[in-house]
Amino acid sequence: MTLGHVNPACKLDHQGITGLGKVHYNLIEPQLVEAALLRGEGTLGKGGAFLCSTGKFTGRSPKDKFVVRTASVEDSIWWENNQPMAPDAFVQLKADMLAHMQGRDFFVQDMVGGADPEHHLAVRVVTELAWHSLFIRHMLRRPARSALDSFVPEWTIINVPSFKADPKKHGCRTDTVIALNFDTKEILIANTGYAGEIKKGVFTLLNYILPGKGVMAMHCSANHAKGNTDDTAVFFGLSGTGKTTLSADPSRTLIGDDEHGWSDNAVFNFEGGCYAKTINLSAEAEPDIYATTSMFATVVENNVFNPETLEIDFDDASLTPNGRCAYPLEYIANASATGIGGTPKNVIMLTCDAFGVLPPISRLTPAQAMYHFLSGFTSKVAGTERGITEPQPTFSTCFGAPFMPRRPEAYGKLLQAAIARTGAHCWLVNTGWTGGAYGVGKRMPIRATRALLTAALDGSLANATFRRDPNFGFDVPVAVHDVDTGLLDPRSTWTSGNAYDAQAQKLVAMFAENFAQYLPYIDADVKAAAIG
Ligand SMILES: Nc1ncnc2c1ncn2[C@@H]1O[C@H](COP(=O)(O)OP(=O)(O)OP(=O)(O)O)[C@@H](O)[C@H]1O
Ligand SMILES: O=C([O-])CC(=O)C(=O)O
Ligand SMILES: [Mn+2]
Repeated sequence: MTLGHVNPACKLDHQGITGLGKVHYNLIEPQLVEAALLRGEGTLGKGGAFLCSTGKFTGRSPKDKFVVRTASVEDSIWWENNQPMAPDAFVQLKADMLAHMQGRDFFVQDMVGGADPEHHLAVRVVTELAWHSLFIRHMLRRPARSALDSFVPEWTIINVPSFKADPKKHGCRTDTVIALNFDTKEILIANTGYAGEIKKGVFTLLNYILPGKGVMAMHCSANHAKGNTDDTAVFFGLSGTGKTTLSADPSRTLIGDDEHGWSDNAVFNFEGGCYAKTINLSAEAEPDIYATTSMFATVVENNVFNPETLEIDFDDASLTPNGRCAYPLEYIANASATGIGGTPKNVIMLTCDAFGVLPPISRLTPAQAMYHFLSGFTSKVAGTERGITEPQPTFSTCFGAPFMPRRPEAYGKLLQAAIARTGAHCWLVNTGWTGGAYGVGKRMPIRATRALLTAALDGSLANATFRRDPNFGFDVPVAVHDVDTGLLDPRSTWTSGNAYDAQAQKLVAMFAENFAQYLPYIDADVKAAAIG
């Protein structure tokens, strides 16, 4: 039975997906909330938010993600970072998944990845859970209703949390699998309820496709000055570094919080919604994001709430420290209607340094920016990936290695050219620890980070006095309006300067050891910017 609205020439049957129970096509938000509630998938929260939990999987499973190794992608995939799956294992996985899907009801959303019509991708997302359909409807870009009549999916994602894969038959590692096939243009996801897996699947595709067209694909948030799309900023950063938090800035227009492309003339969002971390979320520090958690149909994932009052306790991390809320961009008052800005004036690289060594803001030369982009240093914070329970230093190249199907140099060269073309100013911002390492110091106050970013973006920081950092070689401002001067020099925030120096040297050595792998591929100026 077909329910909802779909291109009559492009139903699941036409794709060879037959024998399902009821198939709901392109239901809209109230219908999806109703369906999810009727199916017992969650609870209606305050303001009509949808509260749910995902069970065992409360973060991504990068070790269970595979790319099907076929001739067409053999030479372009970075196989050291992407686990291969044999084509026949994928065929078997799909056949067994389809057999499991027989007679079960499914939800289909026909969506677009990419706000720029020149570079977008038509994606069909087929989910077992109604709330996953709601999630991806928030997160990707919704085509006009009338456009659905002629919608032809280029890629199809099938997500079946109740299906368990078999490593012996399906070439995977466990009973959880995320398998990307660039030949058949399919992604199969099994045995995980974590919704972020779906959106990061689309991101991985675009990270493959766009660089092939000369467009830089970035794990970053983006905003622009109010009324001036030419004053655009992008904020690179691995999970938990503050992309979502810092891009939602009431004084600027939000383009997007996580995934963007940088073409010859624009920065464009891949998505139509945001996926914010909710741990310790407060109305004071993050009013816009907080407000979305009681708006109609916002998906509030893995947060503890009082069943009687429906009050959510954002300080309770007992389900996971990776609680999230997913909402459409328009729930943020000052979001861009187009999802497109001009090419960046400022490139910010966010790092969450749990060693408490890096200054809260540093100015980077283009060569230093390339060095830090390839290094991708941060501390993984608890929760977003399985098995991470406290901050753990990591070098995740391009600030997003788990989503990069191509070699780091492919992205590095595109970014280097884009920065050279636009003359964008580059900054490294530490949103991690100050006053000592994790366990001793504290997390950088959000208001200090915001004040530093305001000064960088309005141009006033360029006029500050800078000192050259002896460990990292970049320039650090000595005083900034509205920011405690002591905070700017991390050494002075430690109780022992000697202990700081020792920790800084250790970090420099870690950078140097990690960067050795890129030395054969990079230009002399980036080599000269290398530290240690
Ligand atoms: N100085 C700071 N700057 C930014 N965020 C901070 C700061 N101090 C604490 N935080 C907290 O760190 C978290 C940053 O998470 P955020 O959702 O912005 O990360 P993200 O980079 O968007 O990650 P993801 O890619 O996983 O979505 C939030 O919970 C925020 O409240
Ligand atoms: O992908 C997720 O689960 C959330 C996210 O944005 C990230 O980890 O970068
Ligand atoms: Mn985010």
